[in-house]
Amino acid sequence: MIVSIKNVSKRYGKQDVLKNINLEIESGEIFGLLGPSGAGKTTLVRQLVGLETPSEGENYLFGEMMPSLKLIERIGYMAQSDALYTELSAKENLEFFASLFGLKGTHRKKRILEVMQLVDLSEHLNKLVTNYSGGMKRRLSLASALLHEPELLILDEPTVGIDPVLRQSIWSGFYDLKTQGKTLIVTTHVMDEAEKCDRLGLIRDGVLIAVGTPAELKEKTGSASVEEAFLAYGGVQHEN
Ligand SMILES: Nc1ncnc2c1ncn2[C@@H]1O[C@H](COP(=O)(O)OP(=O)(O)OP(=O)(O)O)[C@@H](O)[C@H]1O
Repeated sequence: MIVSIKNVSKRYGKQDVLKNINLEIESGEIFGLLGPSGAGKTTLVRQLVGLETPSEGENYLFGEMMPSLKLIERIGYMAQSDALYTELSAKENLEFFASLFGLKGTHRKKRILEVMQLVDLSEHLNKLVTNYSGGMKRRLSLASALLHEPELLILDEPTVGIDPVLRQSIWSGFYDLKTQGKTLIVTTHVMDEAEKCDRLGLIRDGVLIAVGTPAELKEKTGSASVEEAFLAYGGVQHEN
């Protein structure tokens, strides 16, 4: 078990943002957290990477309770808002992140070229990030999360602002990573993206209302789509 979330609740003031979440995620799966805006997805993944702590309960990654600094190198995290230095080029950004993870010399150069190719930005390596479009920044953030070849990737809405064609190619990259034995946790409120996950956790108002493969969730509710299944489980209409 790579991730084990045990009785996790989170309160901000009087608001219960996460309510007694229990979830286990296995090695080598693509796990999707699906839910409308404000459901608590970001709060949960920020806890998994150690940026937040639960009010109650515990999160374990690789058997260690989070937050744990020693796990940093095994985790790749892409936040919802891009953490990039806009006055630097893409290459300089990646060199900086690579250095944080101790990547050096030819290996570092090779990894930078590989991740830029995966996100289809090879031609824009030397461009200043300030001149990147929103979608390009998203892709560069993804590239930086992949640089150090983490075993577990936690991606908060990785394909927002990315067009459907490129979204496909990024997903094929996700499948390649899975084939290499990596585990991916992806938050989304896009239904077609949810269909691509091995398993899904449906979240509404801080409650994990259902967990299963897209096929199981549809079958159990007699639904034709994940969207219908989500509604059948008591989810609210998603935004586009
Ligand atoms: N630091 C904070 N202080 C107070 N409230 C917060 C904080 N962080 C999140 N919240 C609240 O917690 C709730 C869940 O937010 P969260 O960002 O986890 O949702 P989400 O499912 O990721 O939504 P989105 O898809 O829009 O990012 C929201 O009502 C939000 O306002």
